[in-house]
Amino acid sequence: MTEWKEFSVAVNNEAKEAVSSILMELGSSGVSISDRHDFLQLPEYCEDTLWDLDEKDFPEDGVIIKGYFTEYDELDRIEKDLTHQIKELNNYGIAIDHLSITINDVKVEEWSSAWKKHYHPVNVTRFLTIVPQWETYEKSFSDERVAYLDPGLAFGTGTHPTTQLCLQALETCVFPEAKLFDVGTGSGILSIAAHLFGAKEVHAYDLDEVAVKSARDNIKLNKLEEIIQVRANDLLKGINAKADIIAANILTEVILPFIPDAYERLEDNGYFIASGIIMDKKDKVIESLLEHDFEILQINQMKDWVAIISKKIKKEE
Ligand SMILES: C[S@@+](CC[C@H](N)C(=O)[O-])C[C@H]1O[C@@H](n2cnc3c(N)ncnc32)[C@H](O)[C@@H]1O
Repeated sequence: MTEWKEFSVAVNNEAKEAVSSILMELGSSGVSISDRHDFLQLPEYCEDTLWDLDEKDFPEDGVIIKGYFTEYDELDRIEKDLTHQIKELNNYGIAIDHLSITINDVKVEEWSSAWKKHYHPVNVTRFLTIVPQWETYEKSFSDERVAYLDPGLAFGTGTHPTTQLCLQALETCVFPEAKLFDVGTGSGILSIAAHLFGAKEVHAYDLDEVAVKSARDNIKLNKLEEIIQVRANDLLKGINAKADIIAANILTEVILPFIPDAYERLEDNGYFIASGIIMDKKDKVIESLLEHDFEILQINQMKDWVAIISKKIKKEE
């Protein structure tokens, strides 16, 4: 199950917007601001709402800004960059005083509702918009594809750079009638998007039972149970069928040993989309893909993350 880390930054009021932007730029999946002024202005009906607000969470001086990251993010680097960039604000005319940063594990049951406050429709690629289950949304252009999502406890709100890179790659590679394997499906977002881009048959796998349930729920939400099959599985172990496209947004340590299997499970000229690769490990993955008869088609980067689109070249008989 994906673990979440909450970075809490206590800082003076003047820095509130700038610190929120820094957290988002570092890849936070959402930002919340605890400002006593806002708390005191809350209308009475808020007492009955889902949000259990506690006055002690709203400091007398300054604000607390919270950002959310996952175990897939480089937490040490984020903490270092966050501290450095906040201190740098002094040079831009935003005086920083009483800065403190704390990092806490977020209990998964808290996370499943906490992030909902910060999650709204996002247009993640040229054609794809992800809409939270609880929002109503009108298409803003005729060929827009809309995926409804309630990621709950699984990874994949669609906004993490590794997911966005995969979604962009799918928009490029999926052709009508394609068959796709989504390895490490999380919330099921890549499978749903693949179908919206034209795939006719999709198989989604995840090692984590929570992800399998979340993907099933989301697939049902999008009424795609006939098209997308989900099951618990370790990578593609024990799967004998072949696909036109394999997408895997998993860490490099898992991608590397998976490359020979991905080759075997692809049709000739099939595409392998590998994401979740941190910049420093890009060359290792490229080297291994080339060694295993893949042709590199695209290397795409977002923040410190890389996704590689490669194509299976048929081995000489
Ligand atoms: C970074 S998340 C990606 C989720 C989603 N596909 C996305 O792009 O947002 C990686 C997922 O891979 C799953 N995973 C990790 N190792 C796996 C393995 N050996 N076999 C199948 N799934 C695995 C995790 O449980 C997690 O749900």
